[in-house]
Amino acid sequence: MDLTNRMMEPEEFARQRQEVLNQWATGRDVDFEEAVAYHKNLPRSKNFGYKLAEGKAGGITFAQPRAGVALLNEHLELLRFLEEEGEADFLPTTIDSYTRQNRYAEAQTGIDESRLVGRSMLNGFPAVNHGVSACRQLIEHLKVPVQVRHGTPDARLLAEITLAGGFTAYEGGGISYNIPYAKEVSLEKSIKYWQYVDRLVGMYEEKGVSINREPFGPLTGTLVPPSVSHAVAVIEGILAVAQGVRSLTLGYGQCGNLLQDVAAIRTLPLLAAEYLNKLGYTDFDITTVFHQWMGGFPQDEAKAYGVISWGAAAAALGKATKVIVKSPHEALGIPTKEANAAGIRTTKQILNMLKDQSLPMTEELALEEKMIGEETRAILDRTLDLGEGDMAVGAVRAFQAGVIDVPFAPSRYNGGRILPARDSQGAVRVLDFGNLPFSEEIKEFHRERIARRGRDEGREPSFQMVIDDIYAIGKGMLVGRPR
Ligand SMILES: CC[C@H]1O[C@@H](n2cnc3c(N)ncnc32)[C@H](O)[C@@H]1O
Repeated sequence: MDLTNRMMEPEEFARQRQEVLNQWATGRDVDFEEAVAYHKNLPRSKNFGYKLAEGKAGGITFAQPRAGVALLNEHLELLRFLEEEGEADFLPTTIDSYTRQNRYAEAQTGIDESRLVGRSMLNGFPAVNHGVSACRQLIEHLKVPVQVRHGTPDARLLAEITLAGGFTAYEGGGISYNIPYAKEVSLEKSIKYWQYVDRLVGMYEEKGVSINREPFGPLTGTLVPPSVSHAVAVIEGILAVAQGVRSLTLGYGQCGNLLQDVAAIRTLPLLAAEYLNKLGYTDFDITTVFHQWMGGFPQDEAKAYGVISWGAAAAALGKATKVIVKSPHEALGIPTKEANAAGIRTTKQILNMLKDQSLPMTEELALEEKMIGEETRAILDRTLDLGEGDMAVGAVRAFQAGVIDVPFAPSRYNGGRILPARDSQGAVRVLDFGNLPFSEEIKEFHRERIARRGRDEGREPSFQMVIDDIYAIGKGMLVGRPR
């Protein structure tokens, strides 16, 4: 494996860049020096990382939706609506599925069809096909900072074009945009692709242009134990900083039990700083992002607003820097701009009402923080051992060994041996540990709480509990109680 966590050599970057910019015609519009100059002319108010840092300093939790449609004018109209009517603090540009798989010819077909039928025939904005100047039109007509959100294992060309196009934030990572999003892409490959992306961001940073990087925290978004998603988030943060990334937003997907979720969002930046410092990195600024429930939603819009509000409340009480907002159309598909805007306003109402409140430290909250810390350190330490000190090599070997294992992930590079289930308070615990490197004491903590639920429900802990939990929120519950 010729993978290493060392900073990519300029020659290697230049060699890849030649190939990357030729993957689609619009790649030829990218001129790094010109792009740096363009960024330097953007107002500070449009820089994602600066606004995040101000929010962190002020103890503010910002709200950001997801959104993306096929054509430039419609996409701009959508984003302006979310900025004005939705009161969004940050804007996205969600990229379509063809572009995420580097299938630009099919993205072009989607653009042509959308023009023909007068509505979006893609589930996001095909930024590669639209190109640098189209991206710049978006940035110039919007007030708040804009981030590229997608799910792309090979996101190199998309990064080149959108960053040259004035975007100042880029989501994803070599693990978090592979394991939950692809089946056949090797982890070694996707980590290398993302080292290119992070090196490009590092090059912008070296020129004085701040570009924020946000690993995708929720992973499969289905009952992922906090320590598993934290381990991936910290590893991707390390891989990014190793390439020169400075502005880092680490994420976590809501599980639904308040104390567990608050403990998770509070421990994440501390664990990241601990391991970054341990590996000798000091030049970074960490903020956090909390994703409102990423699993199945209720069809009923009023109940969906309840789930959205609960996510907003957990984000506010956890003092996350940013919360990613869902819409009342989540169970149906791509939301209308009105529904999307309503989800943001619901969220901001909760954020505003809770911004002067905080959760007292209780024994239970302290225990949740302690367990997440111990479990995450157990995974990260074993990963570093496997990598003989190299976190990139360690990550690949940790997945091969099942030391990192993401429940319900499609990738064949993920072991898929672990099974999560909620305890009686709805906290996500581990029913089957697979090869997670947990001590007997940690395992007993999980077993005891799941056994207690079994007693409460008069049934043996089993896979049926997991199935019941997966459907529970969509059915208006949290814990999947037997009928
Ligand atoms: C990570 C998956 C999430 O992204 C959301 N999503 C994906 N594409 C779009 C889109 N084009 N507009 C709004 N939301 C979207 C989807 O609803 C789901 O909640």
